[in-house]
Amino acid sequence: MLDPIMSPVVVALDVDNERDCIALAERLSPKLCRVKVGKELFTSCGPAIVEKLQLLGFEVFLDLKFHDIPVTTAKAVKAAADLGVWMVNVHASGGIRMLEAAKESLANHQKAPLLIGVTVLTSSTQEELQQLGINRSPAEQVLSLAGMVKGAGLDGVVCSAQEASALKAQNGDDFVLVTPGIRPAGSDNQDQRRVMTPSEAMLAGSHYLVIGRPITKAQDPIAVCNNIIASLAGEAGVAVE
Ligand SMILES: O=c1ccn([C@@H]2O[C@H](COP(=O)(O)O)[C@@H](O)[C@H]2O)c(=O)[nH]1
Repeated sequence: MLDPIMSPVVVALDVDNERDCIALAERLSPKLCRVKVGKELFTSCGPAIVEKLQLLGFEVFLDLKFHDIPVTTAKAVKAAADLGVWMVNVHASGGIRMLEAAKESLANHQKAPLLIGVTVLTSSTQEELQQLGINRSPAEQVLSLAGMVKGAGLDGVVCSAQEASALKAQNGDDFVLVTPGIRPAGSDNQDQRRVMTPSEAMLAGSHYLVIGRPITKAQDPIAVCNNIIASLAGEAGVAVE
């Protein structure tokens, strides 16, 4: 119901130049995954990279995590929508007025992207939240921010898959859960802290799995991507295509 293509995989194209980005994208298939353009790629290549990926047939998640005063955030979200992206996000901690302004900016858009609120970064730990003056567990903070995101009318949240089942219980099946911090069994967590395997994440209720380095830094990125998708069919009952 959420998906014109069945695959939940969104590959994070975290590279710093068009050549590497397109070389990677040309080896992936828009039938098997979507792609994510984040701060590194967008800052290096600009909005043109979004169009180039769309011309290859990919739906694009523009992961710029807007966080600013309401009017600036709203205008940035509208500019992202005008690029024709499939999904765009803002930081939930920008507050309710910022979230409502972002939502309102898409009100008259013909084909509005999914608008998603970033809760607590998947690299963050309880200790780091405490250092920011937040005396809650990551899960408690995620649930609290998600309630605000839903109240402002956004489509869902970025969270860790570790919070997915609680979020699903809190917000229902249609509230979109986008989960980075995905690590196939045995792979390095790198700077991620709240992680799950692809199958665990799907079983916990994730809708979309954002996966970067385990695919993009692999010797054979396409084989890893295909193996992840095959593992979802085998272990989590998610059939792609
Ligand atoms: O909480 C968040 C929000 C966004 N990200 C982004 O997802 C990818 C993850 O890449 P990996 O290489 O698989 O770690 C990356 O682009 C982040 O900017 C996130 O990780 N956590």
